[in-house]
Amino acid sequence: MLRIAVPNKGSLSQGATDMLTEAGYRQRGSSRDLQSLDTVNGVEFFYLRPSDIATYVASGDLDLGITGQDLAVNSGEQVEEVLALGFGRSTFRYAARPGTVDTVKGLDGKRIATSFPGVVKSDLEKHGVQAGIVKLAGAVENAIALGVADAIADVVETGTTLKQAGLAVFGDPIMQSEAVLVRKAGNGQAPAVEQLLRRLRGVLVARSYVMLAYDVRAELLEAAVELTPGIESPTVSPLHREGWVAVQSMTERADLHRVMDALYEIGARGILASNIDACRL
Ligand SMILES: Nc1ncnc2c1ncn2[C@@H]1O[C@H](COP(=O)(O)OP(=O)(O)OP(=O)(O)O)[C@@H](O)[C@H]1O
Ligand SMILES: O=P(O)(O)OC[C@H]1O[C@H](OP(=O)(O)OP(=O)(O)O)[C@H](O)[C@@H]1O
Ligand SMILES: [Mg+2]
Repeated sequence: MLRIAVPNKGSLSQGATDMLTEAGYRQRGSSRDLQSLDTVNGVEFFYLRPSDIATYVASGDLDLGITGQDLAVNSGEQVEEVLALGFGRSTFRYAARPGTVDTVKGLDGKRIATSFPGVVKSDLEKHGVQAGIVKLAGAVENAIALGVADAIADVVETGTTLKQAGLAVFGDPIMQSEAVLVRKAGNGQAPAVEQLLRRLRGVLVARSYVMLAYDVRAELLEAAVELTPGIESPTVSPLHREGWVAVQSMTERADLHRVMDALYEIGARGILASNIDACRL
């Protein structure tokens, strides 16, 4: 039985549950359930605080976990990334009141409030800066107004929270993060993990690609295929109408409308895009 840690609440929780559900795994029925069993797939899910997940995985008590790259780094635990999951993206940055601290060097001798002391400590060491770290559980943007700190280091997604607190970012982003699947460092890939990975990769592909189908005159096929090379190679079938072929090809969603316009311009017709519900490549 594979044992997997899933964030029980917070920014990564819904994204993790959605992804596992799309991959065909049965998830918990209520947000109060802290464990659930998927007997069909032989997987047991444990719903844990995302900041604790690396600890359970590094100890070997759980086989895999979904957490944030920033949380994994912050934990200092010996886990390694198996797959980036494409959700829960954020940037981790320094911020302060404009006109106070505005460079990383300027943090020397100052107090920095953060929920990610591990990440901040190693970044300060990298810059050769000595500063005090004030560890807070959340709402760190308040720390400056309340006099507990001179600067903060926190997750920035849209920047709304910083703006409302009258703070401005400075320095380069400390790190970028997204949700990742992690395992204990040095652990090989168990066969049961291979199936999970195939399924999760299938979800990533199904989310980022569409199936594009169109008809085109046979002599224009090469030009059309250049626009829609697909992942391996497009499927080309003859049409009843002489001199025409039908093409099917997986196309990146982000590029879809540009490709559809270009296909139309070279003479393709009946251009249809459809979602992919699931796939194994
Ligand atoms: N807007 C966001 N705020 C906080 N974390 C975010 C955001 N967007 C993505 N994340 C990522 O989510 C993870 C933090 O999740 P976590 O559940 O610990 O905090 P949270 O979403 O702030 O929840 P809580 O309310 O319990 O503090 C990190 O990996 C972080 O990079
Ligand atoms: O850039 P934004 O889109 O505003 O998002 C970033 C904010 O969201 C998170 O806080 P959260 O709401 O999780 O509260 P917390 O500080 O108590 O964790 C994070 O800690 C920032 O404060
Ligand atoms: Mg938070």
